[in-house]
Amino acid sequence: MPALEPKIAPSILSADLARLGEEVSDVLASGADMIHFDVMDNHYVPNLTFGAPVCKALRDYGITAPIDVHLMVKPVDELIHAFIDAGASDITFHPEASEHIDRSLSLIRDAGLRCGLVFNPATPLTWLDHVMDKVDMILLMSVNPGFGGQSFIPHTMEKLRQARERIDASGRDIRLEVDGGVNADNIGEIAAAGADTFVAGSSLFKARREDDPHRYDTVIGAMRRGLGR
Ligand SMILES: O=C(CO)[C@H](O)[C@H](O)COP(=O)(O)O
Repeated sequence: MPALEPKIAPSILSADLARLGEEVSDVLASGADMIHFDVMDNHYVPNLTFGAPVCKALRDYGITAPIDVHLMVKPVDELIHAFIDAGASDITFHPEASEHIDRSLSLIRDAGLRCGLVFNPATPLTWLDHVMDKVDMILLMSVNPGFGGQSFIPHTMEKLRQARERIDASGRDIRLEVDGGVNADNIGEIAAAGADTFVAGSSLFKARREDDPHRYDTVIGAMRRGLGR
């Protein structure tokens, strides 16, 4: 079972991008722990989002919470440098998109950031075999990457259990993050399978409070109750 405090990480993919700074401030004020920042390049995935200047703009706006950058790009190293300079806190990338996984991880760690690998639903965990001592987090995609609003793929539950076993065997405090189709109804089951960090995009951002459009505390509260908190 996860030993680390659970964290809720809203994916800004589903935020109102015309009011991004405000949206990020609002979810953090409503109880989110960090921000999940989805970078898509229309090459590794068939969609295009935002890059390092937007991350820097959030820092300049005054956001001090961790910004967890998920690179869905190929190649990865140049953008790693850009996001280090832009104020990212964590950077994860897909191992099959990196020419040299060990080097890409080292670029992130040597800059003092947390680093990790991301696994698509059909990407095997064996990519971890020789870098388990170098990752601070493992991100399991529970949808195929590229779009928000998809349904959680059920076989991710078994993969989460396998990833949890690997983490426990390593004896290290590696975070196990899950991304795609997470909501207040399934978060408890996902946590029981071993996850401790929960990315939520559409289920969170669509649940603005009707009486106060700047508050997301109802849905974040429901997620925490789902986690037994
Ligand atoms: O990485 C992603 C897509 O590639 C998104 O972070 C993920 O899908 C979250 O969105 P939702 O909670 O709406 O499923």
